[in-house]
Amino acid sequence: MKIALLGYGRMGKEIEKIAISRGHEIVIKKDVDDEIEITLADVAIDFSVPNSAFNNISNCLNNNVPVISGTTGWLENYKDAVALCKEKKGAFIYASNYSLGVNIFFELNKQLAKMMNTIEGYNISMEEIHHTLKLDAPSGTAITLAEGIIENSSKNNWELGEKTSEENIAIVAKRIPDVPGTHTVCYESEVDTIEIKHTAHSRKGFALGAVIAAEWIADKTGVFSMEDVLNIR
Ligand SMILES: NC(=O)C1=CN([C@@H]2O[C@H](COP(=O)(O)OP(=O)(O)OC[C@H]3O[C@@H](n4cnc5c(N)ncnc54)[C@H](OP(=O)(O)O)[C@@H]3O)[C@@H](O)[C@H]2O)C=CC1
Ligand SMILES: O=C(O)C1=N[C@H](C(=O)O)C[C@H](O)C1
Repeated sequence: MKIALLGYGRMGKEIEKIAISRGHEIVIKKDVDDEIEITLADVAIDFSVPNSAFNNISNCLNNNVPVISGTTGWLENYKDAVALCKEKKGAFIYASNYSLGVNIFFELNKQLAKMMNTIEGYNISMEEIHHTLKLDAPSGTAITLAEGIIENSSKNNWELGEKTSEENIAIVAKRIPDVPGTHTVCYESEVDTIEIKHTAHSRKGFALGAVIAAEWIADKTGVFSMEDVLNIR
C-alpha cells in the first residue's frame, strides 16, 4: 500500500520502519501545516499534534482517502470527524492506543470494573506515566480506561489529580523522561489491593498496531475502532 504519514515525529518514524518491513511504501511525510496531494496515498496514518489532527483527518475524508488517527487531545472534534466520514462515505478509525496489548488491557479493565461494581469497600484510582515531551494530560489511553470503568460501574466521571469526589475516578499523570507509556488501574480496600497494569517497553507496539489498522481499513467504508480491527467486541 501507498501510505501517507501525517506527522513525522517519534511515532511517524517508528511507523515508517514497520510499514516498510511489511512491504508498504511511504509516499507522503507531512510535518507542517502545508498543502499535500493526499490522493497519492491509499491510506493515511495521522500521528501529529492535537491542533492539526482534525484538519488532517478532514482532508483525507474530503478526498476519499481512508484514515486512521492516533493523535490524542483533539477529541472535542471527534463527533464532527464521524459526521464528515458518514457524509463522504469514507473510512476512519481513531484509537487512543493502537498497541494490541493495550486493547486487550482495555477489555480486561471493563471486565474487572463490572466485577468490582458488585462489591463494596474499594476505592478506585488510576495512574499514567509518560515521557516529558507529551503535550496532553491525562493520556488518551487513561481517558479510554476511565470511560470503560464508567460504562461498567456507578462512577460518573474522571478528574485529573490525586483527590476526587466519591463518584469520580482520580487520574494521576506523571511525566518522567523517556517513558513510552505506563497505565495502572488500582482498586484499594482496607484489606487488600487489586492492580492491573500495562507497561509499553517502546513505541514499537503502538506503531505495529497502527500499521495493522491501516492495512485493515484500506478497503472499508465506515467509522471503526480497534475492537473491530481485532474482532474483540
Ligand atoms: N494512539 C496511539 O497508539 C499513540 C498515540 N500517540 C499520540 O500521537 C501523537 C504524536 O506523538 P509523537 O509522535 O510522540 O509526537 P511528536 O511530537 O514526536 O510528533 C508529532 C509530529 O507532528 C508534526 N506536526 C505539527 N504540525 C503538523 C501538521 N499540521 N500536520 C502534520 N504533522 C504536524 C510535528 O512537527 P513539529 O515537531 O515540527 O511541530 C511532529 O513532528 C500524540 O498526540 C501522542 O499522544 C503516541 C503514541 C501512541
Ligand atoms: O504521547 C504518547 O507518547 C502516547 N500517547 C498515547 C496516549 O495519550 O494515551 C498512547 C501512548 O500511551 C503513548
